[in-house]
Amino acid sequence: MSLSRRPSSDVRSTPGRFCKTPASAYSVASSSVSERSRNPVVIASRSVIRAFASCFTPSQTDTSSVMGSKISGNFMTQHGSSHTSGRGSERGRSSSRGSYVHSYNSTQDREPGSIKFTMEEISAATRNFSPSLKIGQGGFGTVYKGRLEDGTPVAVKRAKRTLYEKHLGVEFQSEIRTLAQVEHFNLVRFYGYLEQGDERIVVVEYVPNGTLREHLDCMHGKILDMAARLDIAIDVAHAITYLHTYTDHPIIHRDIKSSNILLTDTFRAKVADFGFARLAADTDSGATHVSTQVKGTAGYLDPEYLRTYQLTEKSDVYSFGVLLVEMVTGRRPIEPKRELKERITTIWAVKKFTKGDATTILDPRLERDAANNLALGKILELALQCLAPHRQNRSSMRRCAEILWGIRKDYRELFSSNFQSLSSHSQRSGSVKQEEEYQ
Ligand SMILES: Nc1ncnc2c1ncn2[C@@H]1O[C@H](COP(=O)(O)OP(=O)(O)OP(=O)(O)O)[C@@H](O)[C@H]1O
Repeated sequence: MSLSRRPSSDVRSTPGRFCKTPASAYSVASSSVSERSRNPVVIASRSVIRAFASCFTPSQTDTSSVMGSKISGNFMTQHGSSHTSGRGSERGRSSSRGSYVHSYNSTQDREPGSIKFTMEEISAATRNFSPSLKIGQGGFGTVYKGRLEDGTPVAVKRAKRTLYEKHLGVEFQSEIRTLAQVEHFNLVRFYGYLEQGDERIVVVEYVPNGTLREHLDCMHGKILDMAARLDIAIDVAHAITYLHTYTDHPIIHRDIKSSNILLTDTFRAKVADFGFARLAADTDSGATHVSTQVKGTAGYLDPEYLRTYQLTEKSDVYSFGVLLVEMVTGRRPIEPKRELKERITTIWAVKKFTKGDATTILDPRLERDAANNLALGKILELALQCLAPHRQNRSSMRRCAEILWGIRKDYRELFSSNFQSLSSHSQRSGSVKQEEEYQ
């Protein structure tokens, strides 16, 4: 599916309009208290804060125990059955690695393009799971960098055995089913898997430039500027839009977070980790997916899903809202070492935004210039919509992408006009200097 359409006409973009007043957010600051209390942004942000706080009360006092932790609790199904079925992965389909239908038991039998790998192939690719090739460790297990026989670099994800014994079986099948269906530039590509005895291994595209979280932490040396952050946010929005509008049946990712966004050498984003993904319920027929297990990562979880166990695409939209706040502030969704009122980043950011104090929450690594302030205000405004307590008030993922296109356009125009005036100013002062030197 291509998402190369132009932004829709209702995307607000008036280049330079926010030059003096960086974003509509700031109009909140200048208004009176009574005006403020009627302001839709203020009303929306108050309900965001209330909803988040009420669904997250334990973390206010003991956030350290949940920071970044995966949530995967068992809950009773309230009504209806879970929709876990979908198009099976056994179905033949073609990919750039070829067509695959059958499973093969040995390297010799395996046709190029089969999604089933043998242990011989995986051992060869990872030099027998050499510790020197280990690149990560996650909830699922250990991740190795490998190379297939044809030279393709791959990431090999080997499940923890203990996990598999307990409940990984379903999750593994879920990841395979989902991965085998999707193909989009902004999603980590699935090459194949192995399921043999108590081994569960997934082979996916290797994405070489670390995670978004690592880059926000400056672990790779270079600060991600606002332009790069906007491009990444748009890539992620495209990936999730693709999943949500997937032919036949929408797919809900369920674990959108900065450590699941991998970056290429050119800073294009690829969304990874489909371990929790679910096929969404058939919304046309009015059915909703009722989850038997609430899954996701603390800090990113939709409070309405936590309360009702009803899973829809809008839970991903909520997590995307948290991600947007993370991208402009540089802070993790939960910061246990900070003073209480700053521990939950979205609550802190939304409060500041509502008070017209948004510029103070900009990632201190970014310059406080007009273009960054403009993007900050508009991104926070979008984040606020994504974080709406009730899913019907959240934008669709497609709409988020469209709004981000508009923000990027405005940002670029303001950035280049500032750049031009700066360079003409330095040219002018350069020629004055030259004239002075000639005199
Ligand atoms: N496709 C990939 N290409 C390159 N590196 C990867 C890839 N997949 C994972 N990694 C690396 O391995 C690490 C662990 O990934 P994994 O998806 O198993 O866990 P996680 O998302 O960090 O944590 P959790 O499973 O708890 O959500 C990542 O942080 C990343 O550094």
